Amino acid sequence: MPSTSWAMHAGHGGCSKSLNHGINKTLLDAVESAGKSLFSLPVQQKLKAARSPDGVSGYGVARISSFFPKLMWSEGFTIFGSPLEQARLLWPQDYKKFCDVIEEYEKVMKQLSSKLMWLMLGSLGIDQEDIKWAGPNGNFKGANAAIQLNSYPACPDPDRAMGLAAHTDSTLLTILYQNNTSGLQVLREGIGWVTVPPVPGALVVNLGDLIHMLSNGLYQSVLHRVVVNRTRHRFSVAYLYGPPANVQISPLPKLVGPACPPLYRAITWAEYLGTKAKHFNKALSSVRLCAPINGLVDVNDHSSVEVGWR
Ligand SMILES: O=C(O)CCC(=O)C(=O)O
Ligand SMILES: [Fe+2]
Repeated sequence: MPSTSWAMHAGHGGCSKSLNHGINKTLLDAVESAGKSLFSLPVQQKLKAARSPDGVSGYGVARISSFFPKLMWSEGFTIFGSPLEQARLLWPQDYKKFCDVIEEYEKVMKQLSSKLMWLMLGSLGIDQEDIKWAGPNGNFKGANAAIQLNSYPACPDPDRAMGLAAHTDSTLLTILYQNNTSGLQVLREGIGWVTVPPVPGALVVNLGDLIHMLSNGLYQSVLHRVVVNRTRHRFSVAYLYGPPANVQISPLPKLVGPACPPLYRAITWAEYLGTKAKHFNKALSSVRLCAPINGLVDVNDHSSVEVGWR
């Protein structure tokens, strides 16, 4: 399992590799192959499971596309809740294999997310008493999550395209599996865009805006993007982990005091997604109560960061 030093590391920059995560390599391979079989279907078939304009689940362009004038060089498939309905549209006779793999992946990712949450929160002195919605066993049973499959085809002119434009995730944390083609980059303060190279069997953990709020900025969400490759196809699976629907997320009382006032107002995941849909990369700042102190700066405050592309 990842250790406390992992949690400490995650605090500095919001992105970390989790190597000894206990997830079976066979399962990671199975998810990759399930995703590839989905994206290799004829486009007319994929469109049968198209994400509706106001829906969450299904096939389509990057969810953040509406904020940009140009299309991104990628296609995605979002699964929220059971994959059954969409899978039936894609493979009317043969949907079970896909569903089984996704459901198994969801189960193990949920367990891993709960462990990672306690590693991070534990290193801040937070325990089960402090988070009622973690439930009586502290296993975050009511947590919500979506699975996002991403496909980035090889691109003849990679300098003029973007796989996925710079964004932070509206999650507590995101566990990312990437195939052996690099492309993911994270923004490092004072350094710039840094590639997170794929390591066989490793998962990447990106911290989202909700852990940023919950920790009152002690853990910062990470601005990340995906660049494309001239010759190689890239595939990734993001497990987007968040709180139960009705839970208000706000800075934990133990982490605030006269010297560190709460920086963010209380908000549910659903409300925050609405705010994100409106303000995109300014969403976190839009729920901030007062200016950061002690050098804490929202990732979204880097207003000079260019998130578009030529
Ligand atoms: O493909 C990747 O590596 C990142 C995907 C991502 O950032 C997302 O789905 O939110
Ligand atoms: Fe992301």
